[in-house]
Amino acid sequence: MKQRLQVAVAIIFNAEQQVLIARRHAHQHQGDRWEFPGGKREANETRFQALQREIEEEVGLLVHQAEPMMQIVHDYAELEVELDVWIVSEFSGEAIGKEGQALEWCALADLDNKEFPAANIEIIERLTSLYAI
Ligand SMILES: Nc1nc2c([nH]c(=O)n2[C@H]2C[C@H](O)[C@@H](COP(=O)(O)OP(=O)(O)OP(=O)(O)O)O2)c(=O)[nH]1
Ligand SMILES: [Mg+2]
Repeated sequence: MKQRLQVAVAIIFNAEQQVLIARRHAHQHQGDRWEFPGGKREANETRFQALQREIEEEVGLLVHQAEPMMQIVHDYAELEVELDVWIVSEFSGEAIGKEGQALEWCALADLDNKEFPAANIEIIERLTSLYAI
């Protein structure tokens, strides 16, 4: 049976209403595409703990508070993902690409010009309608 990965995904805004995106490494699944930072939940973690750990590991930010935004199940050819998307409302630190990945703070209106995995289309649509750009 196809694997289903549970993935915590963070939507993090800065004071200029830009959202944090990261470039996936070429060798990863969905390589070279942009993503919202996050990663796979481990068996012993709650969804929120997974979010906090992944964001600290990948971009060095401490997530203090976040609200669930949406869940998306997407069937890629090689695996299935369940994206557990959170809006981060309180965090501290300065974002850096701790895994050597490029990071960018991107205005919502510019997200359409970036190549994201197919599962992200719904997230971007929801963000642009929530924040009415
Ligand atoms: N983080 C993240 N993953 C996404 C997004 N959209 C999307 O389809 N995915 C997929 C790609 C991957 O198959 C999966 C996330 O896995 P990952 O590679 O980030 O997992 P991880 O951080 O735990 O990485 P690793 O330790 O296995 O290298 O979800 C997104 O916006 N953010
Ligand atoms: Mg990841």
